Amino acid sequence: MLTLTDVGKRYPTGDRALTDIQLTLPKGQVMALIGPSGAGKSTLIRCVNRLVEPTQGSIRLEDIELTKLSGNRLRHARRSMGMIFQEYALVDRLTVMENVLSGQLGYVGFWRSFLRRYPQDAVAEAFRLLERVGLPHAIDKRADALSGGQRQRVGIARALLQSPKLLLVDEPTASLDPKTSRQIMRLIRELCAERELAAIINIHDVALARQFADRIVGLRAGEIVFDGQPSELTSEILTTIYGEEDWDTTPEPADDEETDEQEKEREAHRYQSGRDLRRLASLADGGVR
Ligand SMILES: Nc1ncnc2c1ncn2[C@@H]1O[C@H](COP(=O)(O)OP(=O)(O)OP(=O)(O)O)[C@@H](O)[C@H]1O
Repeated sequence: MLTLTDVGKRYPTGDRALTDIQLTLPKGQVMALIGPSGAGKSTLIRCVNRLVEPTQGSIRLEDIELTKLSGNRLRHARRSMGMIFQEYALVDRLTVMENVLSGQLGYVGFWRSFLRRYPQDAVAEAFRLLERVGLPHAIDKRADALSGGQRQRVGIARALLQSPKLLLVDEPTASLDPKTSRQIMRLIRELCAERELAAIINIHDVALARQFADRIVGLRAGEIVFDGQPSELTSEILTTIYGEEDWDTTPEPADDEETDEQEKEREAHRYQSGRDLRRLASLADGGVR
């Protein structure tokens, strides 16, 4: 569903960030993009949604050639690509719900978004998504009152609100502790499976990539030097991607299965969501507050 052919990027500074990238991503596949700092991971993700202009090659999303689009057609195509950011990119002074609804930007138009008037079905879907990402109890909280993991859950719900076909995920766990990182990766993986969403996840943590991706692509100096299954990522290949290191002493990640207590807590949150939903029912009238 996403095909990159001969994609290259040279920045105006002369830095060659990508060379001859060939990549085909089928529907529903979760692909981790790994590689050392400066390898071109962010550039690749940003070329796909045209935040960065590729200087060479073709990028097709289904039957649309993305590199040729501009104006309204580009805006329209971008709606089918949800972006999840490292630093969450939430508006701190807005509530969780308002932040999620801002995922409708590009659908409802600037002034309606500015005045915080969203269609009723978008509000209803935002409620559903916040429930799904485990935040029904936090709908009316300000974004700056949330933990890092919760902020990332809001970012995920916001990306999903635009019903994307593809998720572009840039270092989703960079600011999170190891356990929360795994929970966030698990959530992204589950959501991709539920919605048959393809995802490209730029990630530094190789253990997380191995555990949660269907496929791993290794970039080095702007070129793909590995493309295979997590089980094929040997120490030799890691050395090809990152350079010499004693990979075999990398510790196994700790088990973080949910305890009964955590499960009960989640149940309680879910129950409480009914109250939150009623309190916030006025949202459905078209005004967020
Ligand atoms: N805006 C820019 N202008 C000029 N050069 C850039 C720009 N952005 C990135 N580069 C260069 O392009 C190359 C790839 O950078 P990129 O940020 O894509 O790598 P990365 O793999 O995402 O790195 P990191 O893991 O540190 O985020 C680097 O040499 C970088 O210096």
